[in-house]
Amino acid sequence: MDGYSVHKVIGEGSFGRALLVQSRINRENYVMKEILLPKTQSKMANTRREAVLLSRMKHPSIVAFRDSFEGDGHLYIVMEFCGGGDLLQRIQRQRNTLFSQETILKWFAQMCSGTMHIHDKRVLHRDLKSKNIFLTDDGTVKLGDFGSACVLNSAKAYAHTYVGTPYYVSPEIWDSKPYNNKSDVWSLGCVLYELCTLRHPFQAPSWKSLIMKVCRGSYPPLPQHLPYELHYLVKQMFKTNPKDRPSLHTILTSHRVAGLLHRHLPNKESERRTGRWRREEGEKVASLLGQKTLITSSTLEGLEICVAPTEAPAEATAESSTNREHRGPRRQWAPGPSDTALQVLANTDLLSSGSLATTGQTHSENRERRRWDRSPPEKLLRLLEKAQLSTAFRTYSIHTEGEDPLVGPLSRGGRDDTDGPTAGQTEDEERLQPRSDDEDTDFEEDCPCDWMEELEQMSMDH
Ligand SMILES: Nc1ncnc2c1ncn2[C@@H]1O[C@H](COP(=O)(O)OP(=O)(O)OP(=O)(O)O)[C@@H](O)[C@H]1O
Repeated sequence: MDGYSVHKVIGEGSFGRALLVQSRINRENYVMKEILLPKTQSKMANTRREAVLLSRMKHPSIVAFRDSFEGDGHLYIVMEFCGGGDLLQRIQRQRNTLFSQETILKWFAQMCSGTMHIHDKRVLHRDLKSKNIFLTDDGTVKLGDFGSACVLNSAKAYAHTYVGTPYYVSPEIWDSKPYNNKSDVWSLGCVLYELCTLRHPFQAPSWKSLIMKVCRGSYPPLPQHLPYELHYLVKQMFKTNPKDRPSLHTILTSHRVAGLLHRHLPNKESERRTGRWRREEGEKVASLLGQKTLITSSTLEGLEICVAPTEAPAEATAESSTNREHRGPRRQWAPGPSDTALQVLANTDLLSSGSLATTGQTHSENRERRRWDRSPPEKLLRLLEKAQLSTAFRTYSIHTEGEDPLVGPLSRGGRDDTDGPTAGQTEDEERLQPRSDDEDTDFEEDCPCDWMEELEQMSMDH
């Protein structure tokens, strides 16, 4: 604390205060989060997690970590100050003037690149929203607030408690399904929609209507003047089945919108993301190709075409299939509705009008899609009614099991407990079906990150 002088309090969050401070060493301004440390060891480890995770995220589109320390029962996290404030404030300042297409694409490309960096490190942000995305003085966006983030590994990837902001959480959360990378994609879709329209995609007069709209993925269309690629992307990001949503990797490489986004990415990254070969790689491959005969074979699924040299291909093809085997069975979304609170459902007026029939939610072959033709259970709605809908923009722990589904910032013991029981693992027969981004859904445990162990060790040390 000695190294900083406090200018002012810039805000109060659920965790404590955010202060604008100046370093006594370099005279730069920073934000210092002051977080009250909980008494129990496990909760303390959770609180420290934000500092550890942020310190690991070094990326131009993520708020930079500078320092962290503890004193007087508080944890202090010092990070880059973003002078442009948060994106929510920026959107509100627009009033009715829409952002230009270039601005939308630039900011969205930066968000995607930051989120992909997080996902590459097998971390989920879990509270992506315009309020947690910041603008620098030069108009660059940066993801911040890792207070809800979690690290995925096999034991911890699936939890029965989630954190999130009701207006931004994906159908699977209300549906009591595991949270994964595609749930962050949904939230990012909400932010993209806000950038395009200055409105939230799922505005609703009641909790019931909010949950129904989210779970059916029904939102007013984007303005006509926006390019087809953005319309298409939003539609994809709001697919109710997470497997059908594109991953960040897909959005930045092979999605139709990738071409519009990539010119807004830093050069190096853009090259990598669009899969363009670098010269040296090209030369290596070209010389290999020059020496070998090409064979072309299509895989059984008809999804991949392997073009490979005669010697290398056998290895390459064998490797890719054994890799899959080594990865073991994929976790599966239980077919059909779960027996959780949200699915103790009864037909309601909302849908008796038959509107579902026009929502285009059809069963594809061999594939049971969840249908939101029912309403949330009375119990959940009763509990939610106690909370004002206006609070749905705040970060909550969402318990999809138990008595109290929304544990808000002021609730007792409200901090997230990420590490729920591990979901059972079963073979997923759908994984090779075309049209879904299944391959990019979930994180699997075939390449454990060394720093996760370090993180766990740090938690135990404290
Ligand atoms: N790096 C930053 N640069 C500039 N302003 C920031 C930064 N981090 C946070 N703020 C601002 O500080 C205030 C407090 O933010 P913080 O994220 O700590 O809590 P919150 O988002 O308001 O609440 P909660 O964490 O409960 O959702 C907000 O107004 C936010 O815009």
